Amino acid sequence: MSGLSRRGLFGAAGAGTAAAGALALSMAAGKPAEKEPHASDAYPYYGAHQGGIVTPAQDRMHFAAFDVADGIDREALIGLLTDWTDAAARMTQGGSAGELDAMSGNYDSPPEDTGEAYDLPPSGLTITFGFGPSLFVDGSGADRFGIATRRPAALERLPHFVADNLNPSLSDGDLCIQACAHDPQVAVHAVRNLTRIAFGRAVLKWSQLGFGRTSSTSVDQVTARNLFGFKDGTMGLRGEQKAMIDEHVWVPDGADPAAEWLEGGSYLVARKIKMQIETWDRAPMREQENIVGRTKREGAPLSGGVEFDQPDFALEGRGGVPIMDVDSHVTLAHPDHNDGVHMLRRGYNYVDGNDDLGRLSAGLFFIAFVTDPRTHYIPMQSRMSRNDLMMEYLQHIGSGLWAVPPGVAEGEFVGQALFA
Ligand SMILES: C=CC1=C(C)c2cc3[nH]c(cc4nc(cc5[nH]c(cc1n2)c(C)c5CCC(=O)O)C(CCC(=O)O)=C4C)c(C)c3C=C
Ligand SMILES: [Fe+2]
Repeated sequence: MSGLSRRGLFGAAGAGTAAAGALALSMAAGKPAEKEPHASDAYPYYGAHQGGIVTPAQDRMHFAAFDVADGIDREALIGLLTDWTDAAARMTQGGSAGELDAMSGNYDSPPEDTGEAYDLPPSGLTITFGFGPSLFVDGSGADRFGIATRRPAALERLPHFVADNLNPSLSDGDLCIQACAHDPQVAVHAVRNLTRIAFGRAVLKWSQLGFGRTSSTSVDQVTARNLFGFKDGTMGLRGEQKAMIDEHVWVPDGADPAAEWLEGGSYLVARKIKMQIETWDRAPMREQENIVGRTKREGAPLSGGVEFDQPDFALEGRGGVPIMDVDSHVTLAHPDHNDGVHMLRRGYNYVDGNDDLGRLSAGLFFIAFVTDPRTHYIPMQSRMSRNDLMMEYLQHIGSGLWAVPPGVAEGEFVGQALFA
C-alpha cells in the first residue's frame, strides 16, 4: 500500500449525472429510480463548487463548528485553511488525513492519521467548509484577520425567531465543517482528523452526528422519512435542476461588491430542531397529516394526487374550508407562499440519547444551502415560527449561518480569494 493512501485501491466511481429531464419524468411517474450508494463512491474534491451541496445526499453526517483560538493571526488562519484543504482533498479520495498513512511514519511519533478509517473505502465522503460572521468581526468588534470589510452583507447572525430556545453552546462558530458519507465512521474520521489538525489554531465548539437523510438532492434518490414517520424532501431541489440551483443556491456574480470572493459559493443555514416525538406519537393520524399537509403513507398532498404532484391550495372541503390547512407545514413552506423561493435542504435525523423522563432527545438537524438567507430563509422561518402547526411539536435549540466559499482549484486552499 502506498504511504499516501489510507488503504488499497478502490474504484473511483463518481456520481452519475442524470439528464435534467429525468427529474420531470421520474416525478411524473411518482417513483424516482433509486441509485444505490456504493462504498467505492469518491466525489472529486476540486471543482467550481464545494462538494456536499448538490452531491446526492449521503446517509450520514458529522457537522462541526469551531472557534479560532486566541492569538491566531491572519497567516496562521491561512495555514490552518491550507492544511484543512490538503487533508480534505486526500480523505475524500479515500486517502489519509496526513501525507503519511495511519500506519507509517516515525515509530517514536504519533501517526499523522488516527487510523479508524484505514481499511475503509471513500464511502462518498464530502467535506464542506464554511465561514461564520464572527470570523469577520468577533464578539468584541475586533477584525482579527483583516477581513471585516469583505464580510458579505448577508452574513449576519440569524435573528431571533418566535419560540426559539437556542442553546449558545449549540450555536454559531467562526468556522464550520459538514462531513457527509455513506459510512458514519468515515464522516467521524474526517471531523476527528480535521479537529486534530486544528489543534492550537481552532477549537471544536460543538458538533452533531446525523443519520437518515431527510432530503433528496438527486433525481436518483427515493424520498426518505424523518422521525415523525413522514416522507421528507419530496419537494427539495435536485442537483440536476441546474437553472434552479443557479438561481436559488449559488451566490451569483455581482451579488455583493464587498464579497466577490463568495461568488459561486453559497450560504449554509443550520438549525438543530428538537422534535417532541413521544407527544407526536400520541397525535391522531388525521392530525399528523393535517399538520404536515401530506399523507403519511405516500407523501401525497392532502388535496389529492401522488407524491410529486403539486398541492392545490384552493381546493375546499366541507364548509368551504381549504383541504390543505392554511397553517400546515407544506402550505407555509411552499414557494407559492414565499415569493417563489426554493432552498436546497440537506438535513438529517439525530438522536442524542434520552432525558431523565425516558424521552428520546431526538430531532432533525436542518441544513439548507441558499443563495441569500435574507430572501431564502429568514422570511420563511419568521412566518413558520409564528404559524406552522408543526411548531407545537418542535423546539429550535441550535442555530448557525456560514458563508460557504466556492470550490477549490488544485494548489489553492478553501476560501483563498477572501485573503487575496
Ligand atoms: C424554514 C425552513 C424549514 C424548516 C426549519 C423545516 C423543518 C422541518 N420540516 C419537517 C418536515 C417536512 N418538511 C416538508 C417540506 C418542506 N419544509 C420546508 C422548509 C422547512 N422545514 C420546505 C421549503 C418544504 C417544501 C415545501 C414545498 O415546496 O412543498 C415536508 C413535506 C415533504 C417535502 O416536500 O419535503 C415534511 C414532512 C420537519 C419534521 C421539520 C423540523 C423538525
Ligand atoms: Fe420542512
